Amino acid sequence: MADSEHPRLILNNFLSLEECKELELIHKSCSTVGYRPNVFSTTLSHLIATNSSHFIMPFVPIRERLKEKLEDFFDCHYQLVIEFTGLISWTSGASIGWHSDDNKPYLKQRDFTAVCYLNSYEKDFKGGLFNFQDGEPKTIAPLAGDVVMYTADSLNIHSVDEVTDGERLTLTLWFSRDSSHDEDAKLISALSKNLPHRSDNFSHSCLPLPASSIMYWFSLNQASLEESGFDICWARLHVLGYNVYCSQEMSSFSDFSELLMEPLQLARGDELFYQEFVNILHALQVVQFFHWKASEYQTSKVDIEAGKVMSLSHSQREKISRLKSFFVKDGRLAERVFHSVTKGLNEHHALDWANFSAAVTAWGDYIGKLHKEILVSLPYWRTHQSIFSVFHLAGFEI
Ligand SMILES: O=C(O)CCC(=O)C(=O)O
Ligand SMILES: [Fe+2]
Repeated sequence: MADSEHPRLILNNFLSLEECKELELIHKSCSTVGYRPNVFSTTLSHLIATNSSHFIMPFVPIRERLKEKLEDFFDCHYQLVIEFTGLISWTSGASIGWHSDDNKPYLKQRDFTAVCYLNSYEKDFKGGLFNFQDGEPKTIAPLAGDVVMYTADSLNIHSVDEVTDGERLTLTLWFSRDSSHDEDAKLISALSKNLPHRSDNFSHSCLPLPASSIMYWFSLNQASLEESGFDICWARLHVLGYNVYCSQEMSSFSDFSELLMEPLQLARGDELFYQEFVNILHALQVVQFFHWKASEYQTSKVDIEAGKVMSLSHSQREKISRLKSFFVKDGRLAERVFHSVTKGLNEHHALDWANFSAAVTAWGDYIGKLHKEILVSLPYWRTHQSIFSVFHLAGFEI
């Protein structure tokens, strides 16, 4: 592996499965359509822009560990900055041919790449093998927790086979020797402008704020909102068996796409859950959290309190299907893009709303903890102009 003609390092189980799952939660609740067809991405600056800065916290120790490992292996201590950190998922049809990662004039600052696989070949997706053009290893089958590190230049020309099923998810970082491309400085500046104060109430400080609806619109040929395709947030709820109900009058919206930025409720089958979410991203986040932690919420034998789950009326059902036909114009396409390879499509377990309700509370605690952590960290980050984990410093308790 320490081949000087092809400087690269492959590490198994560098991330724990728990870390992989947490980053998957973030991606599946925050991503937008990506830079190329069938690709979705979540950048750290996007998290800040959508009032979800607290989700930067799980990245912090991972970025640190990756940088340390990379500097060790390539013998360049104190020489590198992180240029970019992002979650990137590829769905059916996505691929990339032979290239090096610095192969455009505006990418010349990239010196090293680290790709962390957050889910697994054959289990979560099909296709999507990684190949190096020369040297060993030749082909890498992504497995959750594994990392590939390599120089971003022409010594490591690589490609990724087309993904043919499922969603292939990675955490990808680029590193640069040029400190003017330090991602931390940009993030700290954005955080300083956007981070609310401790005194703000929870809903203002921690609830997500969607970006422009066009950033969540998927279509096969980058068609506009009017044409076939789907809203990726609704589609992710759809593949997990949920629907969205909005009590507002549809006629009062000249632009329908704004509806998902308004308070709404979740439905499943012919049941409507009482809780109102501030917008679709909020609902999606809670659902993804529930599914991430599902095994911890399987034990409740408590019945949901009376009145918290209602039967949908005929008119409510009609409204849901009208909304759905607008936001998920092509349901089959949504299922093809987002379904999980091993779980299959129709395996929606009957939902225990009491468990779901417990997960809503646990989600609030989880988000509240991340929020506190970033509030404590930011002054240190500003002082040092660097994003690092302050919690292993002596005397820290959150
Ligand atoms: O996801 C991978 O395995 C590599 C992706 C890649 O080559 C790139 O984004 O430049
Ligand atoms: Fe690449």
